Amino acid sequence: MSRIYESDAWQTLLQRANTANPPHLRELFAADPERFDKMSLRVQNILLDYSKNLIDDQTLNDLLDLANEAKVDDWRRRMFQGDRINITEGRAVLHTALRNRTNTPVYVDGKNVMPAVNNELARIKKFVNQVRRGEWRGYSGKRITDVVNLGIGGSDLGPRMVTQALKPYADDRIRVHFVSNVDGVEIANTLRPLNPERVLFVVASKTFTTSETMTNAHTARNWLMSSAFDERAVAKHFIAVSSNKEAIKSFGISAENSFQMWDWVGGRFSLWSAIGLPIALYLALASSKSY
Ligand SMILES: O=P(O)(O)OC[C@H]1O[C@H](O)[C@H](O)[C@@H](O)[C@@H]1O
Repeated sequence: MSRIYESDAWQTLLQRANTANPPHLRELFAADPERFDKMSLRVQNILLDYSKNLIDDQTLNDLLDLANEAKVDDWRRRMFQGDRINITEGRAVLHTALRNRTNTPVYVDGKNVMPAVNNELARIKKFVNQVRRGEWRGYSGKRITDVVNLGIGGSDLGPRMVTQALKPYADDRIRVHFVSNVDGVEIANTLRPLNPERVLFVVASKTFTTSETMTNAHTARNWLMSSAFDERAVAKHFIAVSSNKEAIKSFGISAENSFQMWDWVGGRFSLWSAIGLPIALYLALASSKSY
């Protein structure tokens, strides 16, 4: 089998989807009082309820056949062992290492990555605590009250979504803003009400070359300079989340103010990595076990 849609299991599902006259969900529930129990899973506080999909036992079996034909088990095993299963980028897909709080070793090219992951999480925690406790101060000695994340795509959407969703759990100590649009109106409107002495910019870019993000980062830097008049202020107001150490340095951000994005995670969507820093700053999770 070369393509999944050429497999027998796919064709079986397709036929059922095309020919079956789908029943109403009410009928499916009436026909099987156990439906919810059978088609839901609960893990701690997370409930996965798939009973409200238009599927019956037969469709579920067909879907499992499809998973078998696609060798999902094997791919999952290869994912956990750090194989380069992201074939377009030639990378491992180890978001699981970032969520691994058990410390079981996770290997990439024969090297256990957990010590590096834990070290970076400890740096993030320390940094977040410093900012939230007011130990980290702006160039004029004032506390940070606003965090502005400058990033786009995967370096923006995850933390933006989580901070929005968990807003009720945030306190007022730190506000968080997200700027991704290259149209200067967005950054201008975001910065207008803010006090440069109290703003921390998080420049989030795996490559540190993305035009939108770098344009906004330079705008932010100029905005800070028009108030601070001293290049040393950059160190107090800019941190980087990236894997491009050279570019971070040329922008003027020191290594100690940079947090690592990993080469063995394709894309940026792992909120458990440094990309989730604005979440930790906003929600104060860094000091709790849930981080
Ligand atoms: O993190 P960066 O290197 O700045 O990339 C940010 C984004 O750039 C582009 O929009 C890509 O299509 C996205 O996949 C990526 O997430």
